[in-house]
Amino acid sequence: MEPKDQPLVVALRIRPLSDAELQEGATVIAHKVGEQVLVLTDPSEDAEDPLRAHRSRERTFIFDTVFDQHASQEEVYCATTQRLVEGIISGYNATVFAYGPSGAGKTHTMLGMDAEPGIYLQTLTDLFEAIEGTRDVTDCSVSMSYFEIYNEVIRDLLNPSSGFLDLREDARGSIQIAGVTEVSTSNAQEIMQLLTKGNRQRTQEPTATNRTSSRSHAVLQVTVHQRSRGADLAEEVCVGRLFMVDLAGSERAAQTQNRGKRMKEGAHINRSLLALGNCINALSEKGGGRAQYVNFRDSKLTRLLKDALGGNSHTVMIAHISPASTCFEESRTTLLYAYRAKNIKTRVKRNLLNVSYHIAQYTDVISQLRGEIEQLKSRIEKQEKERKSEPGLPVTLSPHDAEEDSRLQMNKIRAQLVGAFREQKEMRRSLVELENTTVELHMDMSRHLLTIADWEREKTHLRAHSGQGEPEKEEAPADADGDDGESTEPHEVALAREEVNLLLAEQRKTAALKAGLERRLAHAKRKASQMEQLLPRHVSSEDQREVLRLLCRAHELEVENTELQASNLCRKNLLCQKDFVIQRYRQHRRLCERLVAEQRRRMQDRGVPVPEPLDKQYRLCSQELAEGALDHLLLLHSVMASSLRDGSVLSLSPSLGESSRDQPEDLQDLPWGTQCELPPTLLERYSDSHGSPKATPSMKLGRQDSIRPPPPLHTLLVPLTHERPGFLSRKSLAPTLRPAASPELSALRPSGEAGGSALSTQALKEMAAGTKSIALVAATRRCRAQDQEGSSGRSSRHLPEETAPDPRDRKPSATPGPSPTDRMWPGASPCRDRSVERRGGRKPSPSLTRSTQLVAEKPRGPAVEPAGESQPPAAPAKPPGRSFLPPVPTASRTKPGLSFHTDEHMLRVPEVSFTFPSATWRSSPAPSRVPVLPRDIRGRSLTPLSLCCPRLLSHMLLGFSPGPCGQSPGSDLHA
Ligand SMILES: Nc1ncnc2c1ncn2[C@@H]1O[C@H](COP(=O)(O)OP(=O)(O)OP(=O)(O)O)[C@@H](O)[C@H]1O
Repeated sequence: MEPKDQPLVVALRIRPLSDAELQEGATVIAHKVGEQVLVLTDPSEDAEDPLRAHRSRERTFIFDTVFDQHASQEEVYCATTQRLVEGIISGYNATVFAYGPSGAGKTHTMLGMDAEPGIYLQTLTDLFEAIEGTRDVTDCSVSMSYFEIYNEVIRDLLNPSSGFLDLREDARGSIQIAGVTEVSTSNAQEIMQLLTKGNRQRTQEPTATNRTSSRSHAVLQVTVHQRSRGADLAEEVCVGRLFMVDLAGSERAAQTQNRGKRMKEGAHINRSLLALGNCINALSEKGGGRAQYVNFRDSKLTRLLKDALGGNSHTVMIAHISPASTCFEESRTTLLYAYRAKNIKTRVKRNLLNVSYHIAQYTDVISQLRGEIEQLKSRIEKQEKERKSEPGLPVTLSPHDAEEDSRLQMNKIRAQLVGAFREQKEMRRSLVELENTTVELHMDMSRHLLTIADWEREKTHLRAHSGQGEPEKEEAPADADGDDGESTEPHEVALAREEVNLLLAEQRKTAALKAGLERRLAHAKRKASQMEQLLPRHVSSEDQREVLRLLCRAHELEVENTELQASNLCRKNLLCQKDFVIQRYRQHRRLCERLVAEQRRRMQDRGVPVPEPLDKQYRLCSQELAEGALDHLLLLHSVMASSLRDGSVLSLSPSLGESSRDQPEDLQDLPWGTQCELPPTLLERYSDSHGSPKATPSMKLGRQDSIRPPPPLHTLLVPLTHERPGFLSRKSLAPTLRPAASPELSALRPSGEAGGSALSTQALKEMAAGTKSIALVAATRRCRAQDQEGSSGRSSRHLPEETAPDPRDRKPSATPGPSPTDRMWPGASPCRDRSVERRGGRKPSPSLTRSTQLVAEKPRGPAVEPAGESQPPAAPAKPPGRSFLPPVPTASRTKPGLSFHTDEHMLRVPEVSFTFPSATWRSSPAPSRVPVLPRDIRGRSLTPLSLCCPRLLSHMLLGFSPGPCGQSPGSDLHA
């Protein structure tokens, strides 16, 4: 079923003025106008003040519904939550959360009072009624749990003695509270009794603003499992989850006059609410079309509400405010957040278990095998009985006793074997969950390390400038007072360092858990195999042997099933990482566009004549922007990514094994290996410089049973031409991971290649149109590299990045030579070709081989003959098909073997190969290689050429300093 975009429903409730507020002489400043509008008046603004005379004191906010002090509990419920009930019993997730400052009425709305029950009871009553209506066609079970998040720890309110609980993400990506009490219930009253019991355990304390202030976020989770009662063998189970959250109130420390424990609670509450606010901000920007990374990991609350805010859930937010003039600031902040939350969109999808065809098929086979086992068992028993009842047989014979003994013994061992298999299954599941956590931690770690790396680079840049006394010094804030930047480290960097330490600790914890689990699994496997060896001695009949054989087969299938789920998870995680990279790239691209415009403007302002090569680069850049070529690529990625997520393009076919076996050996490999360690990550760089642990266990290779995390972000950019052996069963992962790691490359393969993700000629042409400018830039670069090779004096092993002139200071030169932009970018230099030569002895990359083969098979068509620099630009020969090379003179020097051409049925696009010489760049001292170039705000060097190359940009976004030839991660770029 297609996921649907749903906007968050945001309602606002204004409570009546409290006695305390009346005593303080507070006036009403929040007024409901119509059904959806709220007007808030600023009491502090002085109408007499001439400076403010023309400013409106009134601010208007529009919400889905606004309730004033006269609204009843029922009205609030009907207008906000009632509509969710139907969705929950159809297998959709739903969340209702009450938000607002302390004492604004959240608990009143959610829990209410006996006479006026709140949303909890009303929702549950309707839910049970609806379930009753479906009893004829479905089997339904409802369970609930009730817990609180207090000071960043989770406590079970139904069983407070169980200690602190952990948040986990299960294999399907939904958040679970490990070890929380789940009570099966059959009616709403029962749940209310449990809630009342649980509420007594909830942390409540009197504060200055509320006599019964809830100091924790309370979460009531209700899960509805529905099993269809069809005649079909394949059962359909849908699971709807409802979260009802009563958040703790935000508060201002000064206003609450809290001290000691209360103050610490307040800090935790505010921290988690701040994290929630940040997520709302980021998500609302996303909803408004601006990409933002949303950090749900900042607090337990946001991790828990991840689905509610940005994932699979119908969500209702009920914001609360007091109408009192004394609460203006809190009300204003709450209204702003709630208003922003209106932009958030979630993607709701029905939670159907066993919907995935291949998994359903395995489950079917397992249940069939189980059925056969039962049949065979009953046949054995029947035979035994018949034999006993046969009149001619002696009643008690010692051989029979022995046989009986052996049978009993076998049954015992068989029961043990089944138990051991089940235990293994559980452990494998837990391992998958742990792997998921590891991957999440890994992603967060990468993000924080990027922040730190950015800052380190910026610091180096500032230091370099302060040392040289360049004009930019004035623009660099850290230099203004001669500060080297240490003391002005931004807050987010300090936070990132803190987070890295926390994440390291969590990684160690997860790794320890995983190691323990792996040991237990290995032990369980040894035990099971001993039993398997023992069993044949007790097998006395062919039927028994058959039973055992089927038992083992069922176990094997279960293992494969888990493996499939794990590979699915892995694929999803890879996609998430790619999305992250793309988000960063988009941000950076916008910055680059601004920089290019600014550079041009300055050059024009100062009357600096633009040298021809640079002008050409500018034109290429504008052409690319105008054509939206990069957007095409991004769109292509999104399309591929979403279809991969939905499994519509690359669903794991039942004949997975065969299809992957059919693939060439190199296609079955994964982008990161089994026999060697992962490439060095940012963490290692961080660890090197900070003396922290060298590498986390998650970076090391796991064992066969474990599912490894995806590679660090930068390795995701390595196309699969740089392959190493896989860690999971290649059979199950190869077809899944390859396209996820490089969807655009996979998509660009001619139809029929690489495992059947065939695309129409039209689609391929459209994609090619999207890439043509990039191809052109690549071709131009290649020509320059050739030129540089040709001119002996200019061939450079070490590019003089440090001495590269600032473009603003550059004088136009009469002598044609390599453009400064070429020198700035190692990938565009002749060194690149040398690096290719160096690798000449190795096996050529499959993509390159494939491209070359394709070119060899067909006439070269539009490929243009090489021409010397001194020759006038030759007009490109008219190709038989449509040429993707526009008639730009530089393109005339494109290497013939890597041209772009197409015919009626086939598009050939050379693949871009991008490898990281990991061993070399790890040890290079980054600061010494910071070139003096135009920079972005973070101090990264930018060139107009680099602006045109998305791969290079992504590369830069990931924080690697371009280094000398052969050492930079990007130096092997060849297109
Ligand atoms: N709509 C309402 N009608 C009548 N009384 C209300 C209403 N909303 C809140 N109140 C009263 O206001 C007081 C504070 O409300 P409540 O405890 O629900 O606030 P809260 O937002 O949950 O605060 P905290 O975050 O500190 O727990 C309570 O005495 C409650 O009965």
